[in-house]
Amino acid sequence: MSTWIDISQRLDEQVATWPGDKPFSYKVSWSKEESGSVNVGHISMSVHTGTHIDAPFHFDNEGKRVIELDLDLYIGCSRVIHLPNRTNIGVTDLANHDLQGVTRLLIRTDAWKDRSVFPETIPPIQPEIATYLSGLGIRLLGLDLPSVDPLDSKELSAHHELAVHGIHILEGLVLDGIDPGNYELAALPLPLVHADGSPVRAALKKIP
Ligand SMILES: N[C@@H](CC(=O)c1ccccc1NC=O)C(=O)O
Ligand SMILES: [Zn+2]
Ligand SMILES: [Zn+2]
Repeated sequence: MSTWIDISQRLDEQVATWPGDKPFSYKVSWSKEESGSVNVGHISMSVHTGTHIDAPFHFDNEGKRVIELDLDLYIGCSRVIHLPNRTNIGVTDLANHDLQGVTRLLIRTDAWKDRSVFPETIPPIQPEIATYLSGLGIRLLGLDLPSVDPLDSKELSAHHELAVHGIHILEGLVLDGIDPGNYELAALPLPLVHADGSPVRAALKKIP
């Protein structure tokens, strides 16, 4: 039995996308009957669909593209904390947790209830937490939400402030039922050379 827990959203035509963004599609372009040997499929999707990482180029024209991102960000020890029923997430919410030695922090908010529908509102991350988290040595922030900023934000203050402090973003995790604690995380982006984000297969393994 696998000890790895899948914390990714499944990718099919039902996956929720940002309003107005490209829908997910998988199609067999060449069937076994046509080719005589194999089914060959192709996918089309926004890179901000489901469980994905943001590259800084998403919100900064001079920012790094996916291929330039350090793989160490996305593999290794992580801490899951549970912050349900919040209207936003600020330093006071984190101050109750001992985050010494944590480099990858995953926040379970439980705020995105029906993942087949894009949420109307989410509890945004307050940009001030970037200074606090970088002071602790945190380099990756993951959430069970489609964004770290309010969904209608054009400034994307939390995205920018996290980037300024060297903190990378992992969005759209499925953390339902994941107990707070320490886990090994694997959530590697694809080797997309020009992209501003990438879907990931994210998984956790409990550290005893
Ligand atoms: N910044 C968002 C994504 C985002 O803003 C977005 C994604 C797809 C289509 C439109 C978007 N924003 C439009 O204002 C994110 O958290 O990754
Ligand atoms: Zn994104
Ligand atoms: Zn984002």
